[in-house]
Amino acid sequence: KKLPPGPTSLPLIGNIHQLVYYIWRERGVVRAFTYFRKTYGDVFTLWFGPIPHVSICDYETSQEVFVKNGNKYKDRFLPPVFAHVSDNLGLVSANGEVWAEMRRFTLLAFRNMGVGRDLMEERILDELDARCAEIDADAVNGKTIVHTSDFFDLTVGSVINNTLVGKRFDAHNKQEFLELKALMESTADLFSIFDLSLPVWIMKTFFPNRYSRIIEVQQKVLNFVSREAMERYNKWKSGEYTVNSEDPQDFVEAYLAKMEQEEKNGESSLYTMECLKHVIGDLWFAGQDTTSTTLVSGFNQLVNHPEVMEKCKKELMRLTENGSRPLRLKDRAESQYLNAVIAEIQRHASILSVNFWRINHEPTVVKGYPVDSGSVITAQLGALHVNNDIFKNAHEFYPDRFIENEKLLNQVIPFGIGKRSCVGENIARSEMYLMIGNLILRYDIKAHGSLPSTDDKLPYSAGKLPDKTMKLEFVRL
Ligand code: HEM
Repeated sequence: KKLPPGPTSLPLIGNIHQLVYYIWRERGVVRAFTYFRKTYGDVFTLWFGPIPHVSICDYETSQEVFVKNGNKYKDRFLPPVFAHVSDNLGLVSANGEVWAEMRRFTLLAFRNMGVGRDLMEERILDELDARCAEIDADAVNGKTIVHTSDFFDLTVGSVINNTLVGKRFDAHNKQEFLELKALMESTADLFSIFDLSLPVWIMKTFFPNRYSRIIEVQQKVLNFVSREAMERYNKWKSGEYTVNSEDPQDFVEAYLAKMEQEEKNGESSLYTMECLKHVIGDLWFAGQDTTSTTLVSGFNQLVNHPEVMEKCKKELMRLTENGSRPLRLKDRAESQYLNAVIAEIQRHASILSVNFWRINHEPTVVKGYPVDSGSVITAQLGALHVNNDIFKNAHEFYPDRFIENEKLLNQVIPFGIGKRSCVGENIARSEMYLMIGNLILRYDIKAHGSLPSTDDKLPYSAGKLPDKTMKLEFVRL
C-alpha cells in the first residue's frame, strides 16, 4: 500500500501495540499523536488492525485535503455497529444521498430560523435572561453559588430544545431534561472498543444479549428525544394541527413543511419520520454536550486567569456603554479581546482528542504522499491545536497570542473542516459569544472554594473531559 510514513506495523494487529505503548508513555492520546507528528511529520499513518488510518496534524494540509478536495472525503468511516444502528439515517452517521439532503436541509432550516442573526440571538438572550433571573433570585447577601456544569448543561440544552421542538426547559420541566441527558449519557457507556471493532453478524451470533441491549437503548433514546415531533406529526395527520410552511417556528415545523411539500409533489421522499428521529437525535447529541463542555472548560480557565476576565470586562463595558445594554452579535467586529479569549478557550477545550474518520474511495495525494484507496483519513484537531510550532507555549492559556498574530485565529478549527464540518457551528459560536460575554458583563465571577483543574480528566480516551466539579460564585454588578 502507498501511504504516508508511520511506525512499522505487524500483521493482524498493525500498530495497535505501539499506539497503546505511546499513549501510556506520553500519558495521553493527544500527546501520543504529538509524538508521532514530531517523529514522522505532520501527516502519518497508523494501522488499526488491517485498516490504515492517516492522521493530518496541520491546518494547511487539512485545508488542502478537506476543503479544496473535499468531495473525495465526504463519507464517514463508521464502526460496523454504528452503521448498523443508524441505518444510514440522520446526519452524523449517514453517508451518500441521505446525508447530503439532510445536511442541506438542516443548514437551510437553521438559516431561515435566523441562526447567526437576530432571531437566534433573541432565543439565546431570552434563555440567558431567564437563567440569570434564577441566579439573582437565589442570591444570599448578593452572592449566588452555581454548579457550573449543571448551569451550562441546562442553558444549552434549553436553547437546542427550543430550536428543535420549540420548548425550553425551566424549573417546572427540568426533570424532563435530566431524563434526556441521562439517556444520552447511557449510550456513551454502551460501546466498548471491543463492540466497535466487531462485525455485526459476529455480535448477533455470539453476543446476542449485548447486541439487543445496544439496539434497545438506541431506540429508547431516539423515541424519547423525538416524542414531541411524533406527537405533532400525529396531530398534523389527524388535522388537529396546521403546519406554518411560510414561517416555521422550529426545526420540526420546517421538516413537516418539507414533508407536506414532497407529499403534494407525489414523489418518493427521503423525508420520513424515522429519518427525522435520527436527525433530531444527532442534533441533540452533537449539540448539547459539546457546547456545554466547552463553556465549562472555558470558565475553568477564566477563574484561573482573573486578569483575562478583567480585561474582557473592560472591553465589554466600553462596547455596551457601561453595561447599559446586553452584548449582541453585532459587537463581534469590535470585541477583539473577547474573540481572542473564545478562540483560546476552544483551542484548549478542543473536545475531540480523536476526530471522526473519513474514508477515501480513490487513490489520492496528501502533502506529497500518495495514499491508496480504502484508507481512513482525518484532521487530528486535538494534536493540531497543541502544535508548539504554531501556538508558542501551547499549554499556556494566553488569549493575547491572537491579538499579536490575528492569522492564528484561522488555525483554530474546533468545528472540523470541509464537507463534514459541524452544522451547528453558527449556533455554538452565537451561544458561546453571548453567554460568556454577557455573564462577564453582568457579574463578578469567581470559583467557589478551590480553583478547578484545567487538565483533561480523560487523557486516555477519544474525547476530552474538563473538571466538572467546579462551582461558581456570581455577584451581580
Ligand atoms: C462548541 C460546540 C461544538 C463543537 C466543538 C463541535 C464540533 C464538531 C466536530 C469536530 C464535528 C466533526 C467534524 C468532522 O467530522 O470533521 C462536528 C460535527 C457535527 N456537529 Fe458539532 N460541534 C459543536 C456544536 C454543535 C451544535 C450546537 C450542533 C447542533 C445544533 C452540532 C451538530 C453537529 C452535527 C449534526 C455534526 C455532523 C455533521 C455531518 O456529519 O455532516 N454541533 N461538530
